[in-house]
Amino acid sequence: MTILDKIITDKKREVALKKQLIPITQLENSVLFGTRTYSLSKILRNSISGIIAEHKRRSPSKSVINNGYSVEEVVIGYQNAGVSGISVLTDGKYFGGSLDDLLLAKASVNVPLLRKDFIIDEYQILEAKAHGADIILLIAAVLKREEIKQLSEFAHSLGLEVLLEVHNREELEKAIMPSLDMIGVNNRNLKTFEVSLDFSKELAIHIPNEFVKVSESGISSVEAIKELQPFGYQGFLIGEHFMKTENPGIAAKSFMNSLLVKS
Ligand SMILES: O=P(O)(O)OC[C@@H](O)[C@@H](O)c1c[nH]c2ccccc12
Repeated sequence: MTILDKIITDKKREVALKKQLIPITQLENSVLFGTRTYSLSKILRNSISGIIAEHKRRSPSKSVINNGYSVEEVVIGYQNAGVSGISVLTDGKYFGGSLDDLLLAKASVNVPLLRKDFIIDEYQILEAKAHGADIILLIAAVLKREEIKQLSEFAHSLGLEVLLEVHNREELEKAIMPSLDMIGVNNRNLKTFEVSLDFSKELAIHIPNEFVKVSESGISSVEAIKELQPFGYQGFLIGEHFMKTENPGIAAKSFMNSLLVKS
């Protein structure tokens, strides 16, 4: 059993339990349900940097990354750095995140927010909306084509955008459909944790132009972004490189400054 299989088994149990305690009507009654969302895909299309900075306390591959900062401090720092969007990990067991982190981020900044979790059920998309998300992540490795279609159409019906994550050509071909907004190539294999930017470079040509291309994980230098841009990437999801520093917001700011100097 891979770590990804374990995460999904736990997630199914977690969602089933939460459904018993928090009815959908309660999520739909959230004040945030009525608010409009930001379009990350539009911002990325018009941005010259395209950084999506992630709030990530720990991960199965690296254990603790940063426990010292509150989510508000981190996301305000990211916003001040001028990032295009912010990803908030909401998985508790493996990443130390929560839906409260998303809610606090929503209350603190006004940039597009991605709910980063393992979404397998419409219920989690309602949760995402009720806690201030603008975008959801769907991971092709753990979903069937019909599920991707159902979940992405449901997200759109709530005004949320969809970032579809793939890691290889089979996943991409299985998942491609009009109800997606952005395609993210994960440079980290979630089953083996191997990381290489070559995954983004090799898949780029197979991603149709109507989707904004995002490169995810293992990005730790401005040079990496300069290498990926010629392949058509307009979004760059960065977690650890910022979160492992003393002050993630300051780290993002100096990264953005050197990126803009070199643009
Ligand atoms: O910390 P990194 O290597 O910069 O990676 C960020 C992000 O891409 C990574 O956290 C991620 C990509 N896809 C995921 C799916 C679930 C959880 C986490 C992820």
